[in-house]
Amino acid sequence: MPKTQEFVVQTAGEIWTTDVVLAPKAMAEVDAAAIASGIPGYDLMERAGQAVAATALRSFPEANRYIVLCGPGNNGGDGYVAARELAACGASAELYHVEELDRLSGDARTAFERCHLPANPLPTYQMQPGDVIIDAIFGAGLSRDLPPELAERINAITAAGLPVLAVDLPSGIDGATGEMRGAAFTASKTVTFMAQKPGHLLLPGRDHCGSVEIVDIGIPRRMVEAARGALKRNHPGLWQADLPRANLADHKYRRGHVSVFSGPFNGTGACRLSAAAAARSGAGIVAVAARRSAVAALVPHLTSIMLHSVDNELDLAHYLDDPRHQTFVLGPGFGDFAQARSFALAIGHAQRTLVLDADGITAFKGKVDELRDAFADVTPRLVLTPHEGEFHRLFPEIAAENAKGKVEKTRDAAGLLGAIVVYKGADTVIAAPDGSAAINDNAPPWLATAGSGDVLAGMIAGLIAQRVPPFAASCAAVYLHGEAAKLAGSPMTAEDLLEAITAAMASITQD
Ligand SMILES: NC(=O)C1=CN([C@@H]2O[C@H](COP(=O)(O)OP(=O)(O)OC[C@H]3O[C@@H](n4cnc5c(N)ncnc54)[C@H](O)[C@@H]3O)[C@@H](O)[C@H]2O)[C@@H](O)CC1
Ligand SMILES: Nc1ncnc2c1ncn2[C@@H]1O[C@H](COP(=O)(O)OP(=O)(O)O)[C@@H](O)[C@H]1O
Ligand SMILES: [K+]
Repeated sequence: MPKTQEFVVQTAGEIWTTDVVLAPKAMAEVDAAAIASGIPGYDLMERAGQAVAATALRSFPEANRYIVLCGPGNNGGDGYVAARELAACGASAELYHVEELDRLSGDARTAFERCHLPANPLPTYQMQPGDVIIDAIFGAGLSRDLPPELAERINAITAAGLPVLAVDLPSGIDGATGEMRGAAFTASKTVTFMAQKPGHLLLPGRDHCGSVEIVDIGIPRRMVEAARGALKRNHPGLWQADLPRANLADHKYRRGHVSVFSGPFNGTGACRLSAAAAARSGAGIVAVAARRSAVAALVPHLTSIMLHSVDNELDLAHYLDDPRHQTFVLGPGFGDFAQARSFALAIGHAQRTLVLDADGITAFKGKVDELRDAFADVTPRLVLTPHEGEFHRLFPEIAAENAKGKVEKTRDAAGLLGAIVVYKGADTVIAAPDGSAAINDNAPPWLATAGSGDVLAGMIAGLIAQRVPPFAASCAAVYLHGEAAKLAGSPMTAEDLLEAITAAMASITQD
């Protein structure tokens, strides 16, 4: 006997914050589990539709008409409920359907039948200034590209600049990957239910969502939590407790040592950015390890950062004899691919931890196995920070899997390499070999400036040197990098970004 009363929580419309990210399939399983526990599916739809109507009234009070576009599934069902509620509030609500109405079934049919408003085929809709579009065409159930005539219609509405409120997801955005399926609405606001989907956070989806409200429609939160996989939205709650705390008993070595390899004489800027970022992230000692030919170029530029001459594999072996030299950055401006490989492999075989960036990544094109074997360990000791081009270079097969989104691709790469992979971009994804993954969404667009990746590599190493576990260190560094860029403002140089790290860290540790 279902215990309906026990489970139905009257929280329709409550907006809440959660870091849970559920793929559409997992969300459908949560919906199904809630229904199986005794919560009528139609009640969920009612609360979803009511929340959409409430947001429409609150966010677009100036609307002349709410134009509710309904698809053939449950997303359309939410639209019928929203239209009914809007009309009941005295607003002008007009309904348009994209498929034959006789295709409606289940809860969506019930919602349509209880709506009692006329519904017309979408092609009959005439746009007018003052219209606000409520997009309830497709949500989590989008499974293929939009039909061309619907794509055209969506593009025409976008071109007219009418405001769009999306139900669950802007139609045309794949909730699992954030990819666009032929065309997609660009919403000013999206109302989603119980948890964000990857498509709200990954690009281009995130750009199409506007601001996202997560509404509690009465599925017990413990069910949502239970479905929480290893994917999260990156935020301080994930790693704040792992950040180092200042301790009077510390001395500089206890606060961690980072070594950054320099490039050649005419390429020392990138390593200096990484080194300064490691120091600003709190590492106790930072050193630049440079080929003899580059030392003269570095001397005038380094003060608190130390300088060592490491010319070849033998020098590196001596350098690795010192047990304090535990954490390394290799790649920014490095240049010599053969030496990048031999140095990285030596660091791996010496059981040290490495952040491999830029040229260090490219150097292992076609040689991923060597890298994996050198760092094979129970806990990852390697962090890779590829941008899109570097990811394609190192993992061409994974990159070519078009059905997979950025989260799955990053996870696959992390699993293949046994490393933390930080797949950079405006929607950086961080993944670990155990499947843990986080999507970062706080990076402002002006972070795309020369040298900002070098700063990130240094920040990751700086935190790892202070004993922050590599996955947490990578998530924290990516987030703090975004916060620092926001504090630095636009336009920003990588030097400005460096300056802002201290304030970004302070803002987190004071929370
Ligand atoms: N109990 C539940 O499952 C709840 C679901 N809710 C809503 O239901 C939505 C998911 O409902 P559905 O699973 O029915 O999925 P949708 O309503 O998103 O779409 C499914 C329908 O669209 C068709 N379709 C998919 N891609 C298409 C394409 N490119 N071109 C043409 N037709 C296409 C499918 O064949 C199917 O008929 C959520 O996004 C949410 O809005 C909410 O009502 C809350 C409760
Ligand atoms: N459009 C964007 N919006 C926000 N952040 C971005 C964007 N494009 C790139 N980034 C971030 O900027 C940094 C650039 O790194 P990278 O490509 O390695 O540059 P560089 O080699 O010049 O240092 C990464 O942290 C990346 O995530
Ligand atoms: K939608």
